[in-house]
Amino acid sequence: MRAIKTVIPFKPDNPKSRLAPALTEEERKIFVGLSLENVLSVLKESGIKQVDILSKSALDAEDEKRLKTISETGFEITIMIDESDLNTAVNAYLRSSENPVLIVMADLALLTKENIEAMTAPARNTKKTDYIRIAPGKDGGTNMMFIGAPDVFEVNYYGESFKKHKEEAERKNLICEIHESFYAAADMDEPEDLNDILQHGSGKIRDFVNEILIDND
Ligand SMILES: Nc1nc2c(ncn2[C@@H]2O[C@H](COP(=O)(O)OP(=O)(O)OP(=O)(O)O)[C@@H](O)[C@H]2O)c(=O)[nH]1
Ligand SMILES: C[C@H](OP(=O)(O)O)C(=O)O
Repeated sequence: MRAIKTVIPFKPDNPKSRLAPALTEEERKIFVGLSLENVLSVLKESGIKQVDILSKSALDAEDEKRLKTISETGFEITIMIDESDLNTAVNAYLRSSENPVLIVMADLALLTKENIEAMTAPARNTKKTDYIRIAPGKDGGTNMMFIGAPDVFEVNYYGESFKKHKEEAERKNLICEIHESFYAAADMDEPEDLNDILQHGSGKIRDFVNEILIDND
């Protein structure tokens, strides 16, 4: 059950440009590295054994070090580089997958083990492949998808991607379930989103945001 093919799209270079009013480029780089580490820890805690990081470019030494600390304890992380845009890279990944795929964005700083368990629970319908489960982002995007039929489903991120993904499910005759959760919906796009980390987050990423926001006061 836990041998679920899981992928995290990741863009390490000049990440999170919409956070530029609050964080310098260097701070944004650390922020996404900590956020990725947090997402990986949650996946590990929920029993997922192997994760592919689908990265737009090579990871730097600091990010590599963070991943090494997590993967050393029997949790396998594979880094795959694809320089194309997000949609092209994820669709190519899906085309090469035979089994259901869980896609988790790297900026889910409040993600919980319960979110992953709910996303990957067995489909309620009889067939294993004709379904998709979506966790929407708070602003109309898509934060996670569990795709039973990766060979037929095409992702189309950006803009109102949650709506587009529901329409794609309908076009492909897939049963679409929605995972509604404050924690899964909380992607970190705009400076005000960082307050959610202070209120609801924990660990290294909370300490980091706390330090930055206090320094900037
Ligand atoms: N592989 C890959 N991942 C991407 C790409 N663009 C974004 N991502 C990842 O997809 C997820 C959601 O992306 P966004 O929230 O738009 O992140 P971003 O592009 O760093 O942020 P903005 O510059 O503010 O749009 C995050 O996990 C990113 O790291 C890309 O071109 N290729
Ligand atoms: C990738 C994109 O992310 P957002 O811009 O909504 O954070 C989306 O969810 O479609």
